[in-house]
Amino acid sequence: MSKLELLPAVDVRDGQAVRLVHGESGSETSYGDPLAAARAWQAAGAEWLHLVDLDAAFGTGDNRERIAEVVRAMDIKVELSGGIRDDASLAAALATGCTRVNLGTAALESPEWVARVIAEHGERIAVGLDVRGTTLRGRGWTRDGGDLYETLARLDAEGCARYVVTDIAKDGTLQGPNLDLLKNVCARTDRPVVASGGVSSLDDLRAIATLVPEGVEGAIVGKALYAKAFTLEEALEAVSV
Ligand SMILES: O=C(O)c1ccccc1NCC(=O)[C@H](O)[C@H](O)COP(=O)(O)O
Repeated sequence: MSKLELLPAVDVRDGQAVRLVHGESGSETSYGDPLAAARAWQAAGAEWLHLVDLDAAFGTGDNRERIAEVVRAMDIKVELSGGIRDDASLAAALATGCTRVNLGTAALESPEWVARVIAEHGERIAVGLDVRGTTLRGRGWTRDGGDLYETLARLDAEGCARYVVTDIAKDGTLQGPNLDLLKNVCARTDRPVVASGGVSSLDDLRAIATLVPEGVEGAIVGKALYAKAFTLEEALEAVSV
């Protein structure tokens, strides 16, 4: 059985590393320089970084230069998310040298474009399935975007390589992950799933790790690390079996 991958998160708003609650604009707590945060996770042993341009996701500008600087400084794999919705933003994201990008809104609003870029870029494209209940949310999680399972079936048929699944009700709340949601998604697809939102403890990570045989490949951890609920070293140790 392979081990659960951990992806510490660096979400960037107005040039700063921040955490949001439920992904809501205006709920930011600032944690300073994103490059310093990314370097700290890399030094602690991370093999992946989950890097989000929140301004691009919300349509309030972008942090492209800052994001590219962070990716350049990393020796580890980077998953890049936020506002990647057309050829220009996709080209800019891929040109940073990130390992893969995570598409959200585009998968809901531009299905033909997404099918094309999945065919062109394969493993470098993941799709973020950000849900409230089983309703997908786009545009920085502010607008409804259709049914989770219908969209999953469509993306599977188009050859999507993996999904990043977020329960928005849990995100940034330290209330624990939505394990039922993860199990239900894994039951409907044979593609790997990255769990996101709500991790609060090492036990949460161990619980997600029990779903590796069902198809959960990784877990994104944000708030818990910034709130010092545990260290990244402890988290990596907890899922190392
Ligand atoms: O990823 C996005 O595109 C995004 C858009 C709008 C709001 C939030 C967004 N991402 C947030 C994250 O990916 C979090 O870093 C991640 O879910 C970690 O959550 P938590 O461990 O609960 O802090």
